[in-house]
Amino acid sequence: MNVNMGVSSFSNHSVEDVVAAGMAIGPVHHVMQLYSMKDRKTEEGIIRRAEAAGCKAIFLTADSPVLGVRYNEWRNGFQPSPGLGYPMLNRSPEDIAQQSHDDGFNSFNSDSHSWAKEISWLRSVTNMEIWIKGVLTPEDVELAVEYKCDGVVISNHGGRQLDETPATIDALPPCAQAARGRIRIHVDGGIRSGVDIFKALALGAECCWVGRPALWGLAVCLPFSCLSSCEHN
Ligand SMILES: Cc1cc2nc3c(=O)[nH]c(=O)nc-3n(C[C@H](O)[C@H](O)[C@H](O)COP(=O)(O)O)c2cc1C
Repeated sequence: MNVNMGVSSFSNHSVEDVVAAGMAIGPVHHVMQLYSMKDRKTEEGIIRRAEAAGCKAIFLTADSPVLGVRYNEWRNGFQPSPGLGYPMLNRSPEDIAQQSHDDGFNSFNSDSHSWAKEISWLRSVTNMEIWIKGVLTPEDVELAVEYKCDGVVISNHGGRQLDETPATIDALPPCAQAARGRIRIHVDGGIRSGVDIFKALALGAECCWVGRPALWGLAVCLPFSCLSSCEHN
C-alpha cells in the first residue's frame, strides 16, 4: 500500500519499537517528528535514536512553539492513560502524571524558534532529510526553499493548535504554486477517503498523511481495522 509512518516525539512507544513493528508488516518509510526543544541534548538524543532506527527524515513541527488553547482537553483534564510514558523524552508514566498535559508539553518545547536557528542547528547534527510540518502560506514555502529544506507538510495540526486556521486543502494550491517544483510538498488534515487523496494530489501534493483515522481504526478493532480503514476509504 506504500504507507509511511511518522513517529511523534511524544509517542507512547519508542521509535525503535514502532520501526520494528512497521518493518514486520512490509517496507515502510519512517520519519521522526520533532519539536524545537529547550534542551538541545534531549532533541539530539531523539535525532540519534531516529537515525539508528532507520528513519529517513526529521519532520520539524513549526506550528506549536506553545500548545494551543484546547478547551476540550482542559475540560476533560486530558492525560495519557495510566501506564503510558513518553519514551523518546525519557519520561515515565509516573513522571508525566505529576504535570498537566499543557505544562508537560510547554516544559519541553522552545517558544523562541526561528528558521535561521533551527535549520542550521539540525543540519549541523544530522544528515537526515529536514522537512517542515505546519506550513500554510506561500511565504513559508519560500523560506523553506531558501533554507534548503527537503520538503514541507501543508498542515494545521489537524485544526488542533489554533482555531480559525485555513483548511489545508485551501492552503495547498497557493503553496504548491509557490514551490514551483523546487521543494517537495505533502499535506495532512481531514484526509478521509481516496477521493480526498485524489483531490490533494490534483492540487499539487505528492503524498497525503492521516492522523485520526488510524487512531479510530485502532480504537475500534486494533490493527486489522486500521489497515482496513486505509484500504476501504
Ligand atoms: C492525538 C493526536 C496527537 C498528535 N500529536 C502530534 C504531535 O505530537 N506532533 C505533531 O506534529 N502533530 C501531532 N498531531 C497532528 C497530526 O500529526 C496531524 O497533523 C493531524 O492529525 C492531521 O489531521 P487528521 O487527524 O485530520 O488526519 C496529533 C494529532 C492527534 C489527533
